[in-house]
Amino acid sequence: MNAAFPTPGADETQRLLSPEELEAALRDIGARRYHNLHPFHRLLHDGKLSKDQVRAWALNRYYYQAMIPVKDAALLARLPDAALRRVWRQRIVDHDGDHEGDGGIERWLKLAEGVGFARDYVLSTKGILSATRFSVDAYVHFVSERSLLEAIASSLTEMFSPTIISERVAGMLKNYDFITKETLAYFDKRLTQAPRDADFALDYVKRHATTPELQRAAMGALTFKCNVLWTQLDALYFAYVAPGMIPPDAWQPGEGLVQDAAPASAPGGVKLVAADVPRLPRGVRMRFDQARDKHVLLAPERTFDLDDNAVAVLQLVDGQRSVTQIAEQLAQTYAADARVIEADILVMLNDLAEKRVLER
Ligand SMILES: O=C(O)c1cc(C(=O)O)c2c(n1)C(=O)C(=O)c1cc(C(=O)O)[nH]c1-2
Repeated sequence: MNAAFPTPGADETQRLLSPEELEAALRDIGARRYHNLHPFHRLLHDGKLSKDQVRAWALNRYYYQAMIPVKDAALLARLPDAALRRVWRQRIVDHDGDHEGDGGIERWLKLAEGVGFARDYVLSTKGILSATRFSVDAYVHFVSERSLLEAIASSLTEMFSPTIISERVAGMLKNYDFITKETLAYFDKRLTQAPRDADFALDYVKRHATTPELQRAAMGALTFKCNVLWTQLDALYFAYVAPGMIPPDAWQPGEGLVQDAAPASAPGGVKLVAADVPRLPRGVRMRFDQARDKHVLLAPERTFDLDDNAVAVLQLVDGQRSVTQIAEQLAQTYAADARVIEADILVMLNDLAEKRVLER
């Protein structure tokens, strides 16, 4: 933990920045590295994830929420004066609550229960990805071991969270029928707590980062923290979107849910991952409907209209190509990023699989 963390945008001349310049440099780090830019969050907000993928996000993020007060207690223990401790301890109260059933952790549990999880399963943290645990634990260690200035500066990602929270809540409510306002109640309080906390931390950093070295250390700490958040989404994307490689012991769709939670895929339906070779089941075929001037998918007693994207994908579904190979082919045809296409078509193919007009 002693190696200097790379500090981005370090001024060539290494001159002392004014407090306003320092703030601008910190905001610039967020503009380039905050997790609102991660493809997983874009898919989450745009309604492009399956219910199981949203579940994976809620489950893993619980560990972050649960460890935040542990991190803040570590920081609190290092604060030398009562006035600072009085302010910082509010963060612990916000997350732990004042009594049983109160506080942010409890509200996150409600969110996880809202998407179908059994409370005890979430509390056990059994199914979370190792990478989630590693990055969250790295944050706690960082705050315990680095200078107080770096510890406080690492919380400055909260300067950027109100924007992403508004975007997330609006997007999820609009795009997922299984998400309600009550499920997302966690975020209501964050909209006032985060700016209050960030204002205090920013003021502290601007007043205490009084040399070029200290200013670079503060920027390095914020960069580190952006990476803590980014890495968690990388791990979710890799395990549950593409290539869909869920590590041993991590949560598998279907596990840890309350008994009566509807399975995300139709009973007997498949969950396709990138390596799977999709095909149309017997009796299902794509046809061009002359009368309606569009392609449709014909299944026994059902017909599905297809948009141009679905047609382009289904033309390549031949029982030979894997999802990855289909994405690569489309990426060549449309000169686009194969990984982005792969994530998009996995969502689409799983939707068809849930309707039982696609199998692997
Ligand atoms: O929803 C989000 O995107 C988001 C981001 C962050 C953040 O930027 O660190 C926090 C939170 N939420 C949050 O809910 C929270 O309690 C929190 C505490 C902290 C921190 O570093 O002390 N960050 C965040």
